[in-house]
Amino acid sequence: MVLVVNAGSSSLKVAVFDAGLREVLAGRVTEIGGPAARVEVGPLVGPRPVADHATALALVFEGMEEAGIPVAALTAAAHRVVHGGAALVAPARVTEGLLTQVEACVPLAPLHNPANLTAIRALARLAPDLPQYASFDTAFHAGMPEVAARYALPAEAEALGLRRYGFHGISYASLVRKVQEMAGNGVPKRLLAFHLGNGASACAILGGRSVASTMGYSPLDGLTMGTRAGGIDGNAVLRLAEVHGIAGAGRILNRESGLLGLGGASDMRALHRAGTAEARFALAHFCYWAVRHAGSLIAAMGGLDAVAFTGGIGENDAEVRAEILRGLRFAGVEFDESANAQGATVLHSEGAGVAVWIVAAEEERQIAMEAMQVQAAEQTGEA
Ligand SMILES: Nc1ncnc2c1ncn2[C@@H]1O[C@H](COP(=O)(O)OP(=O)(O)O)[C@@H](O)[C@H]1O
Ligand SMILES: CC(=O)OP(=O)(O)O
Ligand SMILES: [Mg+2]
Repeated sequence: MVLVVNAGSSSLKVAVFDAGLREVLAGRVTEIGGPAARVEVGPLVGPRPVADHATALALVFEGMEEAGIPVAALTAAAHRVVHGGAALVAPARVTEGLLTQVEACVPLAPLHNPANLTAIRALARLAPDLPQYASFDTAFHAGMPEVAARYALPAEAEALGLRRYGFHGISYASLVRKVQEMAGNGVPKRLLAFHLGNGASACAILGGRSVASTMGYSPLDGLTMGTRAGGIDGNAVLRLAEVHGIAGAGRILNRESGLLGLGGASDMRALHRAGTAEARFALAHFCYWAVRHAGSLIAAMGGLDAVAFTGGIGENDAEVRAEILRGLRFAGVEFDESANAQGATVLHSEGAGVAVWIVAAEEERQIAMEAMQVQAAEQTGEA
């Protein structure tokens, strides 16, 4: 059995898959480090003091044990690592060398990579003999054309690793696999995918491969997000740094902006509930920029054959989907309002030229699959 760990800055999502890739347990620890910390792992459910990710993992193990899945039953642990930089472009076994490379990418993904590293190290302490694997959110985009990946910066800047990497790649890889099943006749040639969660991005997927992402050097660029600003002029960033210092500017851009900065809440459901003018503006901003960026991605693919939505907002928020789909009519999108309101899988109108789907995000399953593939290759290599 494989334990999958998806560590966010303040949450830990886990899942256990058996050898046949059946999910035998799913759980989460939320609001780590906060007063409302909460555990939901097997029968272990309720508020708990959870100071850090190591404590969260210990609770995960406790919940697994109570659910009849002792650590001894695990054959591997597999992690989502958000930033793999230029070097880590395929799932791999966790080694000290790999951890050093992930560490080097911390400045590129300040909200994510530290949490990923903490989880890997804490697990190594709790279960030292368990082989660990990592899947990278950047990997799916590693084949983007150079013209899409490069910033128009001089060579010294490029040498610092300042280029567009793209993120949410584990989710997009899983989405491509599921769309292939849904479409019946292979992946649509020009697929526009939206991963709309706390972090939000869109990706141009041409012939099953990423050719452009709205996210860049870090998961800050592109769409308006829960707490991240999305696209912003570099000179505006410099001005923020001048006034607030570099750390202050980083905090504002990554943690205090986006829906939270505009509308007073980072959570989409909370914005709908609030219904204030600010909240409505934040929602409108989110949808407007999703459409603006989509236009650029459609251009990068030379047109549009299909659209897919995934992530907490993409899968559940009919109002946001409708607003974005209305904005994509110029590209041939025609959708069924009632199918959308019901959250059906197929949203396009009958006879429409562009397919529209909702696809459940299955990052954990994708990570488990990738780890099993690496492990199988290791075993064949050893044989
Ligand atoms: N039923 C729903 N309607 C609208 N938004 C939702 C719904 N369920 C979840 N969301 C939103 O999804 C976002 C979280 O997405 P998720 O993919 O779970 O995030 P994460 O990036 O943390 O994995 C939040 O903004 C949340 O409000
Ligand atoms: C890469 C990224 O933005 O991840 P998340 O959506 O989990 O914050
Ligand atoms: Mg997510």
